[in-house]
Amino acid sequence: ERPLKARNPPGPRGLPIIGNLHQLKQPLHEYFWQLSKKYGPLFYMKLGSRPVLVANSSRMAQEILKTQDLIFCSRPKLLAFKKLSYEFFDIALAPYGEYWRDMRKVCVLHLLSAKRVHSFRPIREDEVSRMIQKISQKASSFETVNLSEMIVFLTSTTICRVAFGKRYEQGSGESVRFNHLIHEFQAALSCFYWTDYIPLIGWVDKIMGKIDNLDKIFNEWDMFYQQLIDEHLDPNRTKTTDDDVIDILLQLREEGSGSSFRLNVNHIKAILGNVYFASADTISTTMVWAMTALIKNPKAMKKAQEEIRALTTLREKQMVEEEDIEAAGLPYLNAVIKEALRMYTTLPLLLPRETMTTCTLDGFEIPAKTLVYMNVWAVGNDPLVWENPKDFMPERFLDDERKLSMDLKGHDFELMPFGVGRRGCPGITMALATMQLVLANLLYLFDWDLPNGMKKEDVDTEIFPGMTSHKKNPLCVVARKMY
Ligand code: HEM
Repeated sequence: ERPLKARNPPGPRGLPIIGNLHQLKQPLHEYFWQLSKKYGPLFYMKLGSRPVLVANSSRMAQEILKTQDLIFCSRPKLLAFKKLSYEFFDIALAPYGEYWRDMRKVCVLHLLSAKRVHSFRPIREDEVSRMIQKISQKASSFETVNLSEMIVFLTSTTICRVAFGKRYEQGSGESVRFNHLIHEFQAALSCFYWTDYIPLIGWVDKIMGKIDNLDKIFNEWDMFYQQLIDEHLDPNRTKTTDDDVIDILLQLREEGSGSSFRLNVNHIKAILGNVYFASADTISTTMVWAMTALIKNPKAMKKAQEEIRALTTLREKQMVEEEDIEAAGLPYLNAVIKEALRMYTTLPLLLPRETMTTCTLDGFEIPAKTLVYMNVWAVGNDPLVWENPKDFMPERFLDDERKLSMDLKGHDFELMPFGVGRRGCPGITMALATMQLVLANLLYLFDWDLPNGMKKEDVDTEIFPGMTSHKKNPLCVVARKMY
């Protein structure tokens, strides 16, 4: 028997065949938030023939990510996702099932554990120290620093060393090739494919050359990964650091890890893709937003700097090390990171989810295989949840008893930048270790000014459209060295 309200949730009226496709506006999370003011926290639309549910409130987040997590824990099988993940051999894009469960367990245990993250500490510190040198040089000649570029380079290089055991020198042939590959991968992932929404006219993708392009990018990446794996298998290879991710995965392949599958080269390649793409982009984007917010809010900048500069362990040191951060805790810096993630939310709609079966949510019937966007940005900016949500106030996490205990794992369903539940981000430890170290050093060693009489109000917060909320224009600042 159907429950009383068992029907689709409300939503904007669409057209035959294309549904609401023509109405979408970027940035998507802001557009969805506007729609939710008209249709309520849960609304429904059709993108072509694909049913789509958008949730915009803390209460709906709790239902989707906790109470009914087992129903909302799959991922849509989108064309580019499938191709670039080696037909879902990865973790992030694989549909829910035994393979995903086992693979996630293996990676959490062997690649992303606190112990493993700690083992990569020398790489992080070395890269930060190189970045400090570059900024210091610019500071001594009063040159403007493109901080976005610095941060993106540092993050990418750190992850390459952790994952592939490789350091691509800036401007080298290898680095140019690698950046080109990344750019192509990201463009292919965010490209629109008719196959995903109106399968009947999927042939248009073929005619437009999109399928060939996807194949080309896949093959280039496959060759890139294969070359790295071959290098790691070479018995004459001289190892300079601890095991990198490829070493660890090759060892697991030898040992025959995983209960529902035997790790092979394609699994390894799919996981490498996840490690790079799930981390480099998200970590750098979050740090750029945190620095942007601090530069626009000098009082918060001053407080964050004072907290770090008061550390007695730093006397005689050239830079902040991870042990200093561990010892001090740095509550204000952590509040800055939380506040940046609340306001700018790197993945505002998480990664798309898909329902496993038909279910009832808030009295509405939701069909199986509905694509679900959980708008965590909307929750983080909801005036019913957060006082003055448009103000950057790290203090909100320190003054309020309840918010003080709020971590980034989303237990309260008010701050969920890493998602929650089964599909929640398994890389939080790695992300926080990197962000704390980099930001602590930028704040400890330098004061930051705006170039050419620019005012703090002139620093824009425009977003570049895509799954990740990148800052559209680079953050350009002038550094003054303090020590
Ligand atoms: C600031 C940095 C990061 C942010 C904001 C972030 C955020 C997220 C979010 C929102 C999701 C989707 C969660 C969901 O659907 O509920 C996710 C998934 C994931 N993240 Fe992260 N992440 C970050 C860094 C990392 C790092 C460093 C790694 C390490 C490799 C990582 C690996 C993954 C993986 C593998 C998934 C897929 C999980 C699954 O589908 O089971 N992330 N992340």
